[in-house]
Amino acid sequence: MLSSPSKPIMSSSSPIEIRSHPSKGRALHATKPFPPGAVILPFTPLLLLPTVSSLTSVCSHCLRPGNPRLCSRCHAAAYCDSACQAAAWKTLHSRECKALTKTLADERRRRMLPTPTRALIQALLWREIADGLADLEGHVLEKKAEGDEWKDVEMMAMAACAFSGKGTGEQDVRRAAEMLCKIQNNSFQRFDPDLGVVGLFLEPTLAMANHSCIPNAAVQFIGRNALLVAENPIRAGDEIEIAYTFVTDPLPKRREALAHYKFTCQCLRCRDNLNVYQVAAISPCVNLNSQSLVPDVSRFRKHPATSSTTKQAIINRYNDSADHISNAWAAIESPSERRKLLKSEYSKRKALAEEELWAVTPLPDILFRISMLYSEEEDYAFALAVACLVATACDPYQYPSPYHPIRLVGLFMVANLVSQTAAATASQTSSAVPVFTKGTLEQELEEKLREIDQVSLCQMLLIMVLRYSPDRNGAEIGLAVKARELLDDIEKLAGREKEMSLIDEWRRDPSSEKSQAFFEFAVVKQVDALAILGKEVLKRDFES
Ligand SMILES: C[S@@+](CC[C@H](N)C(=O)[O-])C[C@H]1O[C@@H](n2cnc3c(N)ncnc32)[C@H](O)[C@@H]1O
Repeated sequence: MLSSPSKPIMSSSSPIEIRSHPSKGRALHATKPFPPGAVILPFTPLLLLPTVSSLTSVCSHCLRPGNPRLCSRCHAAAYCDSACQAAAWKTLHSRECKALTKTLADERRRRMLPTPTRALIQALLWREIADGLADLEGHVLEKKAEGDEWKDVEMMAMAACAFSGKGTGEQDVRRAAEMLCKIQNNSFQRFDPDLGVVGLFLEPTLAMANHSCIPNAAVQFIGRNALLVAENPIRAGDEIEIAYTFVTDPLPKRREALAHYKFTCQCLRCRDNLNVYQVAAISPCVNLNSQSLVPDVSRFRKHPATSSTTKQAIINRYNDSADHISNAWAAIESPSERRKLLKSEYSKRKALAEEELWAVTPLPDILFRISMLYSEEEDYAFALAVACLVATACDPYQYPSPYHPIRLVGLFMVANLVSQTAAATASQTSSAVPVFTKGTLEQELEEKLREIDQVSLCQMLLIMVLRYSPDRNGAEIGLAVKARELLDDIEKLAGREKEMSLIDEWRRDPSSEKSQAFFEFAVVKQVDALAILGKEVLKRDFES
């Protein structure tokens, strides 16, 4: 394990500093306190590129999704507009374009270069990138000792040396292989909420953040930049830790994922093999939920799975990574095949559902996809009921901080679906004919939705998304931009003076007694009622 001295690379006014750590090499520390949701620091990338599978769906410079146009020379980079193309040309693409057209005649092969090889080509062509990588940990010796892993590294290094037009001598390849190890050990997957992983991001100071399965910070992306955002309260001097892998995966899966980084995590979740409810119960963020969809914070502290050995045994038996589900989902497109997959996966975890252990991975992933499937089928009421279950019974326990980006995605998903069901309810109200057969789940949901002031519910959920989104002096994460647009549309609706006045009062002072009672009635009670119907939907359509 690495043990280099701390390095004073930042000014005394920096909110973070790098210190040496007895067992983790170097570590990132806060020099002042940060409340949850606060942006600790934004970071501009040293290295940023799309993954090979996203090359034609995101801009190679800003990584914005769309229909970017391929570079007319190499056809191996694509840009959303001439400004991005010009910026990329100046900073990097001029050399890359020239090298790729010279060394690889087939433009399709240029576009198929694996992401790490492509990243390495950029590092070989630009001194600034190579210099930025110089001090990073790559665990080169450990990787060399593992024959197969090292062979892959060497092959990619050899390809990058050849395609960059640089030397392919033994020393060149060795240097490139070491750089590749550093890239692999220190880069982030650049995530897009709609498309998933779209790129690779590396910044040397941000790369100093170590891992914990109970992290106090998370990385979010805005365009080319990354934001380090506090998730739990951070005190001056605290180490800032992020998660390198899915923290709700079972311990063996987390160990397997972290093995690539050559360390064994010693956090409390790993040491005592705590389940998701036990971690939530001790989270310093629990009290922040008093104005969330789960305001009764005793539900976190006293969840039965924190003490019941029967429930713990069921969790141990059924907790599994969701990887195989996302891979299978990505490989099929037909809704009927997807439904079949989800039905089979849900049925396998029936024991978790029966014990109300909704937050145990992979159940939340299955429910999220079931809601998406209903949404694709334009069955917005069913999609909403299941999304409410995710937002109240899965997300809060998996991510006890209401500022967590996945909590925000869940809230926005509910708000978005309510905007759809509100429109449907309005059109049904104007027609005298009942839409669904009496006594069916469809009718029960329709009646519930008629009882709810869906416009106010949607508006309040969107206000919550914005309240919990990181504040970036105007630059907002994509989700916040979408939430604001939808909110603006709602606030233009006429004839809602009484509702607007109550909502404004709640927005100004959410903790007053009157506001809390209003929030409880207009939001919490309604979302809970829909979540109960969500369980019925699952029982009827997905239990076999
Ligand atoms: C992205 S770097 C983080 C910065 C690193 N500590 C350094 O000094 O360069 C990842 C490496 O940090 C170390 N590391 C990260 N989290 C750790 C943890 N929880 N325990 C031990 N080592 C850790 C491992 O060596 C890992 O490969």
